[in-house]
Amino acid sequence: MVHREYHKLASLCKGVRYTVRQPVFRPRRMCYSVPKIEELAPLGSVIENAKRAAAYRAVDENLDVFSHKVIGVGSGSTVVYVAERLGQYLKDARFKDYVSKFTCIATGFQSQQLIIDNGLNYGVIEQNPNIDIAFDGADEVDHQLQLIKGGGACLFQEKLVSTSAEKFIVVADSSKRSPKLLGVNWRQGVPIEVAPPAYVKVKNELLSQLNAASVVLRQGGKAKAGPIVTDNNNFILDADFGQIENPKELHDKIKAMVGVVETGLFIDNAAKVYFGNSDGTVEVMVK
Ligand SMILES: O=C[C@H](O)[C@H](O)[C@H](O)COP(=O)(O)O
Repeated sequence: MVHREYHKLASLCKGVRYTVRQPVFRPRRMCYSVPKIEELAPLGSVIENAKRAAAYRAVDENLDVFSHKVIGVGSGSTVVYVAERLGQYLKDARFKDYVSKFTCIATGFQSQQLIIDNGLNYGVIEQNPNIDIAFDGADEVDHQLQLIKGGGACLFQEKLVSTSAEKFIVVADSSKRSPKLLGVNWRQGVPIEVAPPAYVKVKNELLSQLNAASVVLRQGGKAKAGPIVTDNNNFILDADFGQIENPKELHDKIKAMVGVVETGLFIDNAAKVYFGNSDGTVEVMVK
């Protein structure tokens, strides 16, 4: 009987000793569930839709909530959605007990904040050297899943985390996919992290020994006068080698220079790349 009918019945029965009880309406308790990708409201921009689709799919298809314990969370604008998705799993009662015991390893200050802001446990790699799975973005991906990373100056810790992970999953929008080689879409050059006193020596060697077309000490622009200083207190050189036929060989030669901390060439590291398209579809590249 609906509410209105109880009132009607009560007034008809005035003077008669009937007791009409008001029904108790209890709102149904809504449990939080990880939102389904196909039911998400679109974001304000197509590129953000693409990044979110790639990141959410990558987490859903690769994270084993019940057995993974140590999770690497990378840097950049795409991995923001990885941390967001992990935070959604944390809120879901079906997964909470497991996700609340995850230890998340950062690749720099930004990623540390992402972990904390999404309510996840932050841990350090020194105490968790074996990472079950790591997620990160990329600046360019070639046809063999070799990567250029470091556009956001986080490459050293990213490489530390990704090479410490049993499985490394890359998330990106489809503009990061090279038709074949590295250096086609990403024209800024290979990011190279160097110890500050060595930057001139390394720059000269990149030009003279490896025939870089240009080598630029990355500047802070409006945000900082002078060069960018990484989370490890180093500088970044961006070295333009044009299209890179053999990224492994190039990486090895750069890495051998005294003063180089790490290169942004990630070789034989990624297991899968999730490319988000502007229509929200996702393509997966597997080695
Ligand atoms: O140093 C930055 C990292 O390598 C990023 O993962 C990379 O630049 C991709 O960033 P985004 O997801 O913002 O394109």
